[in-house]
Amino acid sequence: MQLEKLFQMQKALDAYIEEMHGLQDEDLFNRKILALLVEIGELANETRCFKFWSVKPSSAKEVILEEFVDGVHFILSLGIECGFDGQQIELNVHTSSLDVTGQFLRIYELISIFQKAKNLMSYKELFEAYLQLADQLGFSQLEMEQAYFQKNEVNYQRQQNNY
Ligand SMILES: O=c1ccn([C@H]2C[C@H](O)[C@@H](COP(=O)(O)O)O2)c(=O)[nH]1
Repeated sequence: MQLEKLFQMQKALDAYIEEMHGLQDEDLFNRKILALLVEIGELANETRCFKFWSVKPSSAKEVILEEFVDGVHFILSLGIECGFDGQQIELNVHTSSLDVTGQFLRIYELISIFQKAKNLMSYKELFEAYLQLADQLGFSQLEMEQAYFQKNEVNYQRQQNNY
């Protein structure tokens, strides 16, 4: 993934949103952590991976991908809050040994660890785990990037439309 480009785009979007809402001087870290947890819940809901009581299939791939990149937005945004966007970050994504449900739970755990530690190592582990999930859900790097670009644009439009 072109991390530098994604960080740049996210930084511009975040600055725009903060200015629109007069939040330049606020600490948004905890709200962004909660936003990420919620987005990941929405993503899990679309995959239906945990719904052992239901026979309905998961949502369409594009729907799941859009939810997935909402999470990418908040992960990038949290990295920017911590000043990691200026650092050299190399993400190593190996195949997960967990099933999709286990991977979601691992990501929740890593968010909690990162929330407390706020360091680059815990951030990198969280980001890598999220990209492992992308692999499990069948998304290529290119698909993720393109979906991110699209949603980033939609987020600007929403701000202009009093979202
Ligand atoms: O500071 C912010 C706040 C929100 N978003 C984006 C991330 C998601 O793509 C979207 C969340 O929108 P809803 O969950 O309200 O649909 O907003 C950001 O990128 N930065």
